[in-house]
Amino acid sequence: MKKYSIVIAGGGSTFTPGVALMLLDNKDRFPIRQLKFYDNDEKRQEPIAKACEILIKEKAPDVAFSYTTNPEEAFTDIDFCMAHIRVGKYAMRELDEKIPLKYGVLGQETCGPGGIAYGMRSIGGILELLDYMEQYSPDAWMLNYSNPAAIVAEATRRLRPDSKILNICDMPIDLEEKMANMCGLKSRKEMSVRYFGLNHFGWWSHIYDKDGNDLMPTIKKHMEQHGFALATSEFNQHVEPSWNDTFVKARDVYKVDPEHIPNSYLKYYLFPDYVVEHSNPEYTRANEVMDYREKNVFEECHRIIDKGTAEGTTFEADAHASYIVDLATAIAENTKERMLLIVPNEGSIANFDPEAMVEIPCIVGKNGFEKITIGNIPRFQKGLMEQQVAVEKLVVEAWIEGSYQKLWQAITLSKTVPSASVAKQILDDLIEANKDYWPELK
Ligand SMILES: NC(=O)c1ccc[n+]([C@@H]2O[C@H](COP(=O)([O-])OP(=O)(O)OC[C@H]3O[C@@H](n4cnc5c(N)ncnc54)[C@H](O)[C@@H]3O)[C@@H](O)[C@H]2O)c1
Ligand SMILES: O=P(O)(O)OC[C@H]1O[C@H](O[C@H]2[C@H](O)[C@@H](O)[C@@H](O)O[C@@H]2CO)[C@H](O)[C@@H](O)[C@@H]1O
Ligand SMILES: [Mn+2]
Repeated sequence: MKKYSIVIAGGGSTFTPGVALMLLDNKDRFPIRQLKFYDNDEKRQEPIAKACEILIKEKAPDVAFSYTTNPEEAFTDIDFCMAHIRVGKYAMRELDEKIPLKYGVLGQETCGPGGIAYGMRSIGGILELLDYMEQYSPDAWMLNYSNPAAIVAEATRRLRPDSKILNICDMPIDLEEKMANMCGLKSRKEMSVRYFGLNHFGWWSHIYDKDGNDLMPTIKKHMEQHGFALATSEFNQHVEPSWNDTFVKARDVYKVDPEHIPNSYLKYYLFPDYVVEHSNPEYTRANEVMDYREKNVFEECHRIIDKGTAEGTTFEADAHASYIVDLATAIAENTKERMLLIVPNEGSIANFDPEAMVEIPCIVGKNGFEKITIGNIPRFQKGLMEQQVAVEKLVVEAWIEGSYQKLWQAITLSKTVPSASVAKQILDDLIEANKDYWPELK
């Protein structure tokens, strides 16, 4: 079996130890010879890298490990780039969330004006990674998790149409684990699903077990009573209050269309007033992440570094990581696994824009993906998706053209924003906050 060389871009990410662990735990199905971390912030990456160096030496001394901020070193001799960068880091996420809230509009990492602002920062960062990969390892694949995945995917479709990038999301994975649990199954891998939508904006239409039995009635009963709450995922990561609220609120989201199971992110589009009422403009999810996940990850890194051993580490391979390893294995070993990817529609959803980037099941193998045909989607979903895909396309056009007008239109069109005047106030604040990251808008 061939052994692979991988670079994790965004080495300083809070998710890096989980991905590294998952790679080590799965060496039998996805053999690795080399693992590198790359980040453009040396100080941020160093503790994560030093702790992982110790962990890798103990768990897999045969894997060559290194970390760098030099793109040539990072991207030379690699088969895969696993990308999870956050351009602007949590400091900018906090502003993405807090600026809209000043104007009574929800503040969220990937939805509404916050997601648009983040998209305007991410596009350049991802294109830069793709260009490094193309220059130093042109045959490599990029598995991209960096958000907002919908906008990043549209930008790469427009600007790097021939690049070997697969854009993916793990929210459906976590929710499928919960649905498997509702049905008394051990894992989502015992289910076969049909799903359609945009990233963070989709629905399950059919869910079967391995024998083709319909699981939707059981899942619907649970959703009607509890949403995604009271169903556990093997990956019990979401312990903070805001995630619990999202899983409970899915009950109301489900009731808007009881024929389908909604992605939990639809809460932000269908109940934005509720979200604003339940937000604290002084303490948003970014603060929660800094106080919990970021603090815990870096404390654990320093503990490992100080002790010189990773024995008894609290780091664990998580859902986020499992999907990325599944995807890499599908490409490396041509497994033809069925997975949800964010891909050009091109007729898969028959009554939807062929040039939209949609999230649908695909068969993944050595030569990339083949899409599963969805057919026609219902009017409710189609209407919502047309509005949202127009927002995403306007953001990318605004970035390409440096157009203030188009970005104003994008924010105005978002279902989370009440009027063009509110959109303009938010935009003007976001421009000021993002002056080090966005192209100049005219
Ligand atoms: N697609 C999904 O379902 C999914 C799930 C979880 C997280 N994510 C995404 O993963 C990313 C990381 O999340 P996090 O909370 O760990 O963030 P984080 O801030 O802890 O880590 C991001 C890292 O990216 C680095 N970085 C920023 N710009 C860079 C650039 N241009 N080149 C190289 N490195 C750069 C930062 O220095 C930082 O170390 C985010 O984009 C997040 O939205 C996606
Ligand atoms: O607010 P955050 O930073 O905790 O999470 C935002 C991300 O949420 C989703 O990813 C989850 C994933 O669903 C779960 O299984 C586990 O791996 O944690 C992830 C992060 O909490 C979403 O899909 C991402 O796009 C968001 O960035
Ligand atoms: Mn996601």
